[in-house]
Amino acid sequence: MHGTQVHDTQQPVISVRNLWKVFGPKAARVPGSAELGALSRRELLDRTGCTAAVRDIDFDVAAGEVFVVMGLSGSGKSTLVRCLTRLIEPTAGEVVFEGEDILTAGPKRLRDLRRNKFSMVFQHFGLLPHRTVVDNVSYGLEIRGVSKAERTKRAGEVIELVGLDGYGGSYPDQLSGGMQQRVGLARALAGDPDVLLFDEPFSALDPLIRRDMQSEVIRLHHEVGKTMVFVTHDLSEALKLGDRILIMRDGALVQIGTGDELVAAPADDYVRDFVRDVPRSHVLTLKWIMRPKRDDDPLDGPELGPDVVVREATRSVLAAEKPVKVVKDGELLGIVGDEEILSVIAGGSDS
Ligand SMILES: Nc1ncnc2c1ncn2[C@@H]1O[C@H](COP(=O)(O)OP(=O)(O)OP(=O)(O)O)[C@@H](O)[C@H]1O
Repeated sequence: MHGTQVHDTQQPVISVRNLWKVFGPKAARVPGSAELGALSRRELLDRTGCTAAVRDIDFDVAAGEVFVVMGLSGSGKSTLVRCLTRLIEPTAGEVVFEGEDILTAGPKRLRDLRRNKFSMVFQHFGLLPHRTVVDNVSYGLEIRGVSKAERTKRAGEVIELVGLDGYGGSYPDQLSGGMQQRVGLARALAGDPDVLLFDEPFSALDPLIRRDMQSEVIRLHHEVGKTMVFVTHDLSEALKLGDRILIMRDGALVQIGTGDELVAAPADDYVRDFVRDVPRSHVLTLKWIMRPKRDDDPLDGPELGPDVVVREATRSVLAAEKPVKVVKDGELLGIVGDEEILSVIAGGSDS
């Protein structure tokens, strides 16, 4: 596992420990049993009639982080994010949100948390067809008892934020799919939640619109800085959006890491398969390709940081007459010359 905390001095916003969700008869016996817990998905189903959709998962999400959950269809991604707010009731484990154990929250507290702290954006936008954009966006505020004047003002702000200025009076069926999902985003932002949860929000959109919406999420993240948990089965989406990516297979966690960690050091063949077609020079950073300094290296070449992406360093490394020094806080970490760069670009550096 290659976890990196983004803001490791702060308490995580969400902390998940030993989380299980088992569907089926007498599900609760599975997490406690070393024997049942060790069975494959198929064996467990045959023996007990149960499916372990989430198996003993641990992770932390840091404040302001975009945390992506990725895996093939059926790997347990949706179940995992739904367990975070108990839209699906976990079978065992711990979910701590801002220091509070969610699994012991009573119904009223849970309702408060869902209304005020979390917002979810789904693949199917779930807009109310007979309500205008403004009324869809402000619906959650209405339920909270916010006055009409105040919620209309807030709706106007978030509608502008997602780029739908001028469409407040439209009805959902007058908007394209991409615009409807913008309404979904605005609705999620309206209540100013601490965490936005996205479950494959753009899967139903065509590729160009999808790309726009990904950029939109990145822009919104810069503007509002919210913590985000984002489910996708699409690696390029995961790499584009995620500060860190959790990869699931058959309910279990396979690897957590930054995009460059997954590409440079996949934990197993499942992850290796996922990242196989990623252009390595777009994702790897110099720290993954540098070599140790040799005695005959001239040390008066240019300097670059270890986190510079190879693609961005290529031109300066190839143009320099001396090898490039990879330096952080004044310390020489390694050397990158033409050879190291070219082996990545040629796709040969499968280290
Ligand atoms: N209510 C349920 N009852 C029984 N099994 C379920 C239930 N919900 C999900 N599962 C099973 O749990 C496993 C994980 O499902 P989940 O929907 O979380 O996966 P996913 O990775 O989100 O897949 P997809 O990308 O297709 O939505 C699957 O095997 C699924 O069949």
